[in-house]
Amino acid sequence: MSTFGARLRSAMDERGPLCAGIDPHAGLLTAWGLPETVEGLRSFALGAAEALGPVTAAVKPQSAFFERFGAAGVAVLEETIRICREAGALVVLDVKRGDIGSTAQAYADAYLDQSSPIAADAITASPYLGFGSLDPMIETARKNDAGVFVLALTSNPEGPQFQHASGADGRTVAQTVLDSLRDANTGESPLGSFGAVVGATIEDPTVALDINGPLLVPGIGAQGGTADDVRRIFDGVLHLVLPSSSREILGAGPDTAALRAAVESTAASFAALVR
Ligand SMILES: O=c1ccn([C@@H]2O[C@H](COP(=O)(O)O)[C@@H](O)[C@H]2O)c(=O)[nH]1
Repeated sequence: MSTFGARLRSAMDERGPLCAGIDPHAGLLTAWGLPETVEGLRSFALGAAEALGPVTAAVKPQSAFFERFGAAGVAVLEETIRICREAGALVVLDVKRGDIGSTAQAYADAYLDQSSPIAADAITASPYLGFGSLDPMIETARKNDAGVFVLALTSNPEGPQFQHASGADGRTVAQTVLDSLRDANTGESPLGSFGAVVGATIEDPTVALDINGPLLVPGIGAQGGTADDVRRIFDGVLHLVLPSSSREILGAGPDTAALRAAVESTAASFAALVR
């Protein structure tokens, strides 16, 4: 198997640069005519996976919306991941894990070791125990041709309080994360496997985003981010950008054709930025 970065590069080039989120919000279950039960969750998530998996470069299930139904919800998450991967989409599992190294290894074993029942192509990780605490995830990802997306400049308004703070060397926390990712991606071609999460809603894009790895960009659509924002914030690194949109695309469902049309038009608007 090729590296996660190489697989993602091919998928973005072939299917268009878009990650479609699967976030089974209570309001979306209702909008799709489904009950707020684990059966409703299963119909929603599997319907979304079958519609989106064959047409999007990447799919990003949000673990929280599955976990809220307990073990039965996690079983639906495993099924969702399997369907998306079998359909050819890369699965970025949004779990935002981070802990001391020994526990980080257990998270890596759960989500990145490809023999695990809940393995994904990549996960999201939180660096707030120090970037080095993520080493077990980075090393397990390397061994398994998987990837890790680390929070750098998140799309929520509270993020700058921590992410813009400066350390002893004068770099912001966000820049330290980005620099560490660039180091992890050294020598990788066509794209490293270690990405950053940078929102389409950030107000101060004065960071070096050239990490030779993917930039997962949430905040599109429901949070107000647009293709114009992406063009402005990511000028010079647009080839690294993997825009991510959940509610706006899912709002087109449950009809499969409508979901795919939403994916196609969103992906086309971002593909136009890199031409
Ligand atoms: O900075 C971040 C990091 C992660 N997210 C997640 O992405 C989706 C966004 O959903 P939308 O419906 O497209 O707003 C959601 O799962 C978040 O947890 C983010 O928004 N910002």
